[in-house]
Amino acid sequence: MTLLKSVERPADLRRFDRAGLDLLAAEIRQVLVGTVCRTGGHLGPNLGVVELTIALHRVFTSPVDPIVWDIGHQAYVHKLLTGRQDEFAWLRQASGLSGYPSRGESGHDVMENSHASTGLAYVDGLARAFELRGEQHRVPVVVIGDGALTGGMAWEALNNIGAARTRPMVIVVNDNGRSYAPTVGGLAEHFAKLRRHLGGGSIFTELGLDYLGPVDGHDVTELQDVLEQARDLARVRRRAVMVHCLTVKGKGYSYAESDEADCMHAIGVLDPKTGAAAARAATWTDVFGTEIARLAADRDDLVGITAAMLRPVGFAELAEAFPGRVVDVGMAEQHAVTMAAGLAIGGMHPVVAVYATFFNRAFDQALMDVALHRLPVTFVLDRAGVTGEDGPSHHGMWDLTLMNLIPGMRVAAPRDAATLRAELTEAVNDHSGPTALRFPKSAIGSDLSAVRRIEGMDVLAEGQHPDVLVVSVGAMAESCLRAADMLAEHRIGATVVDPRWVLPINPALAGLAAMHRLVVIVEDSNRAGGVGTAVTQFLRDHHLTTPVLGIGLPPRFQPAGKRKDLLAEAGLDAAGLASRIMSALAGDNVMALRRNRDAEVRVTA
Ligand SMILES: Cc1ncc(C[n+]2csc(CCOP(=O)(O)OP(=O)(O)O)c2C)c(N)n1
Ligand SMILES: CC(=O)[C@@H](O)[C@H](O)COP(=O)(O)O
Ligand SMILES: [Mg+2]
Repeated sequence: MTLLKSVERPADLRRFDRAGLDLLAAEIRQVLVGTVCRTGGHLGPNLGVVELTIALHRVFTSPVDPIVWDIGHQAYVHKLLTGRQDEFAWLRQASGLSGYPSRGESGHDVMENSHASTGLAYVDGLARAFELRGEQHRVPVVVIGDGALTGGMAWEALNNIGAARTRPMVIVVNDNGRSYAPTVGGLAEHFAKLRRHLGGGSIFTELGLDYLGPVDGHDVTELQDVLEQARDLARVRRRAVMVHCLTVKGKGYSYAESDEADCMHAIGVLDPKTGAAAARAATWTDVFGTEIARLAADRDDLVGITAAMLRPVGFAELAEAFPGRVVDVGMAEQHAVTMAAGLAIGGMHPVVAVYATFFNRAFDQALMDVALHRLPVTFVLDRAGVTGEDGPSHHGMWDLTLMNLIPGMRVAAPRDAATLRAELTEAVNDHSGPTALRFPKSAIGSDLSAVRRIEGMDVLAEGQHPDVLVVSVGAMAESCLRAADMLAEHRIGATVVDPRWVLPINPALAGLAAMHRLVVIVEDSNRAGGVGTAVTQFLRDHHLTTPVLGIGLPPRFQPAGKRKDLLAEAGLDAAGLASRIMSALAGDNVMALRRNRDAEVRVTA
């Protein structure tokens, strides 16, 4: 039996001596590398918290003392130590273990998370609940990275926690000096000083917390001593104690430790022996990255803004060519957007590139700080639509609904590389107000040419008869075209149109809709409130009675899985679309169509 196998629950960890703990840590690292190189996932962050997770589970009694993992991408070791070893092989697979804490999986998981900087608020709430319920022996714990600590929510929580004098809690800062890239900003500099024991106290002491550290996050004995001290101090003094823990991202796997870009923060499948990733096709992000760098060469006013994800959102080329024109604000989407508003007022054209799911964070800033002032800020929403293995929180399925609510916001959804380049150019050339582009997480296919353009909209295919108008949003074009071919086999004619700029609705759509018997809008976003809703309202407002069918993601959290499979499950593949359209036309409608057509054939013959 391996050492790890003997740990069925956290209490089993208490049997180990120091030598045993070191062997256990080595075994856990082997499992992490072996599994994550096969499934993909957050390798570097988890390799860095092996000893920390072991020590936490030896010192605290989870789940009586709940352990909250901010973001939660570093909770794999916690999963291995809390009864989930057998399922670990199915990490991030459809119906397998989630890549984040999951209440459905274990009572040791406090919440489902993954959007950063929420952990301190959760433990503030937990500590208040324990106080109100008279369960004051319970000490909630939160582990938060130096990156997540740059997010505004963390500081709102610290402001509350610092003033609390009756509630114990332990805050572990997992300081590896990196978010993806090295963490930036004044806080990062403060941590660097604390790391080197350079003068002055910690800012956290000034805020009312007790501060212990820095402690070596890979020395399990030292860690355990400090965590015990923190737990006891928190209990006795009834307040928050912060433990500053120093770790190395990617620890123990040389390829991760030496990966300058991001210490193998989030990997795809790779060969564990060589650390080499499988060859991959060009992605939408790649095309954006090259194009924005090209545009910036001719435009001094273009400035890229990223919330701690410079490479993942495609700003590497831009940063290399014009280092002064990419701003990393830390994990602070709200600040990114309002700061962009300031840049725009100051005469620049900011390009804020974030994953679509993280745009949720900055909705109010986009609405009130950018759109209300009609500022020329371009939002680039990567990972829009179904993303895949990261699961419910990471599908970019709310952006179109949110964008639809913002007056004056123009949204483009490119269908291929050529339209991505063209629409990005149009967006940054629009000085009249905010613009946005959305595209998915996937390889980018071949360009899909248009048959003709009608008032700014590309007609991609025209059937023999104008039965169905298929309004394709962005990357859905390929499936829409294949669905049109399938419909043609059933003598149903489909016109497939790519509006290019999907919001607000192009008025020319009314004319096209009037010529067809059914309008179908296809979007890989939440059906509720997105382009389908906007088209429906637009047609009704213009007294058009053509029936409308909106096909999108149902308004519920989508599970983890492969993008292709999840799209098919939602009926957003070609076969699903063709079948939904035929059902909508079924009954008297489709029969009438066929009868009319047969009659036409007989008359002309
Ligand atoms: C609100 C939000 N923005 C961006 C991200 C994407 N993201 C995930 S992990 C990460 C870096 C995390 O750094 P840190 O908290 O220091 O954890 P580490 O990976 O270094 O352990 C980022 C930017 C996110 N999860 N949530
Ligand atoms: C935790 C988090 O939010 C990111 O690390 C995310 O998982 C990365 O996703 P991609 O792999 O799509 O870049
Ligand atoms: Mg970090």
